[in-house]
Amino acid sequence: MNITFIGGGNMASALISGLLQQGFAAEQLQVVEINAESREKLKLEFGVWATHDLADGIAKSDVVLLSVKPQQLYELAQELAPLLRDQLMISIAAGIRASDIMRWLGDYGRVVRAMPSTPSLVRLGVTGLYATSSVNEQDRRNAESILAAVGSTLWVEEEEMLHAVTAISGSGPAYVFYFIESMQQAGIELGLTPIQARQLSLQTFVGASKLASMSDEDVVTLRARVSSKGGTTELAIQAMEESDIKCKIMAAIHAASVRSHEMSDEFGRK
Ligand SMILES: NC(=O)C1=CN([C@@H]2O[C@H](COP(=O)(O)OP(=O)(O)OC[C@H]3O[C@@H](n4cnc5c(N)ncnc54)[C@H](O)[C@@H]3O)[C@@H](O)[C@H]2O)C=CC1
Ligand SMILES: O=C(O)[C@@H]1CCC=N1
Repeated sequence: MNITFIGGGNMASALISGLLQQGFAAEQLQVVEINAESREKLKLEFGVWATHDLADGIAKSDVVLLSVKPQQLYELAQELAPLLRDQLMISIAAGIRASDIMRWLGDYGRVVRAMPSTPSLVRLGVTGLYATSSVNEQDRRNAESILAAVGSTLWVEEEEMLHAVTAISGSGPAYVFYFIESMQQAGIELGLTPIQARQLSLQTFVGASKLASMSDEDVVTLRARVSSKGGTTELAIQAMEESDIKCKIMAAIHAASVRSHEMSDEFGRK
């Protein structure tokens, strides 16, 4: 399977890196990227072929993965439409409906939407997938196998659910990094070196996630196991509850989902 990425930025790089680690050959991956510096970086870092020419870039591909920013997709689709040879199209753009992409590509049927995440770089991504009814079983399997190479996948039956996927796991790594940042900063304030604070914070996330994913117990129970009566954790959690942090985090995630809806409406008018 030959895959052409159109747009060779952050998310495409994460996917390319994961696919190469999974055993894809560099020769199976091509990139169309308008920025010369980014093209050089992709060639150096991954050994993949990168071009600015759209027609050349998709000439031998079986799958075209649309990895430009949502704001760049409409224009790209106009250019792409006359060049397509009925390849499977996978869009990772946040908030742009499959029906709009299909329309922009001139009533193109083979469109799958995917919402991956940057941990794909280390093959620990998670991707929500959605296919319209015009996508056949083989195309579904191919799309899934590409994203499964860089982490786990799940299908949503309703496209609307991709807003939730975007708000939880697409944007989610940023929330986790923010929490890690806060822990590191507190650790340094408490006298640890930056290296020590980093090691303790990161390993806490890795360990707690692994524990939660391997345990039969829910996270509320696991949290209770850390909290001794009258101890340190109880006090820290109490301080978080008093500042209503959980509600604020949930409100932030709702805001991400609202933004995703808004983007769908904005682009749907094009
Ligand atoms: N960064 C993330 O964590 C995630 C991003 N996404 C989606 O992935 C897409 C890409 O996001 P990023 O990689 O973060 O953006 P980015 O800005 O890093 O990458 C986009 C790349 O596309 C290139 N480009 C723009 N127009 C082009 C064209 N006409 N032809 C060829 N190349 C072109 C740009 O030069 C840039 O290198 C977005 O649609 C975003 O919604 C989805 C899930 C997670
Ligand atoms: O922030 C964004 O719009 C994209 C979608 C999910 C992660 N990054």
